[in-house]
Amino acid sequence: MTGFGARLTAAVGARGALCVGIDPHPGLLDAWGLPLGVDGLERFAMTCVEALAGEVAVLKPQSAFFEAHGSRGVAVLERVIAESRAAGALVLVDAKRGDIGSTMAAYAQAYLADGSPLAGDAVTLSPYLGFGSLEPALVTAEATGRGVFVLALTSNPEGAQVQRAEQGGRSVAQAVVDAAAARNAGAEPLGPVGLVVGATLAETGVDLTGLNGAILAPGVGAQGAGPADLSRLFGGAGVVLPTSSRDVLRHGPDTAALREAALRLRDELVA
Ligand SMILES: O=C(O)c1cc(=O)[nH]c(=O)n1[C@@H]1O[C@H](COP(=O)(O)O)[C@@H](O)[C@H]1O
Repeated sequence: MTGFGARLTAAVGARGALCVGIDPHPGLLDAWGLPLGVDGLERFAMTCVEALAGEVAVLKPQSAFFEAHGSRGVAVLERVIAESRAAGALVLVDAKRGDIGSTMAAYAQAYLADGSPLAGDAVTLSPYLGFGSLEPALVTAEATGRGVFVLALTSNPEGAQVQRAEQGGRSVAQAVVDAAAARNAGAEPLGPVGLVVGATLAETGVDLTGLNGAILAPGVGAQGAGPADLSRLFGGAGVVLPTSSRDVLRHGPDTAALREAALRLRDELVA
């Protein structure tokens, strides 16, 4: 079985370092001329899959926008996961789960176990019930060749209140980085535990050099971050995966325009 670190490295090598978020905001459905119900959601999401899944390394459906439509919305998310993977993209399900260990085992089953319809290639996790509470997800990811992206420093300004707090001279974010690094130690070419570090930050204030895992960098485009921020924050760091949602999605519903917007962004970021 090929681990997530190797699969992500291969995907980025073949398709370039870009993740596009599938965030079906009601405002975007409206701008695309779609009805605001589950039919509009499905047409929006499947247009994204058709335009992007054959081209970009990683697609990141934002679970909240699917859950907002109840079980029929979740069924659309399942279809997005299956069809994106079939077209060759890795799927990072953005669900930001985190709970006590015994409940975390059920989330691990949902998002990381073979055969689950909600399992893509990776899932976003919140470590704020303690990094150790994520253990069932880490074990399942390792066993199934999947990955996790753990929130370290989020792109929103409110995150600093918790993430920059210090404990024994070390920030909470640095403790998350260190726990992820310990988990990834020795893995080749990269371990399965990635981190989320916002591209919008003035500075990271953490040492990422020993991570040996991927960094997902949200905030590109709609939240104001651009290529210069990525090199400023992460220059020299290993595999950095910038992610953008609204700034790409606003180019739909035309599939060619949507695809071109994603590829243009990818090329700008590489340059
Ligand atoms: O985990 C994430 O993807 C994430 C972490 C973070 O710190 N900030 C952040 O914006 N995100 C997600 O990334 C997407 C950003 O969307 P845009 O601002 O439209 O590019 C949303 O789905 C957010 O939930």
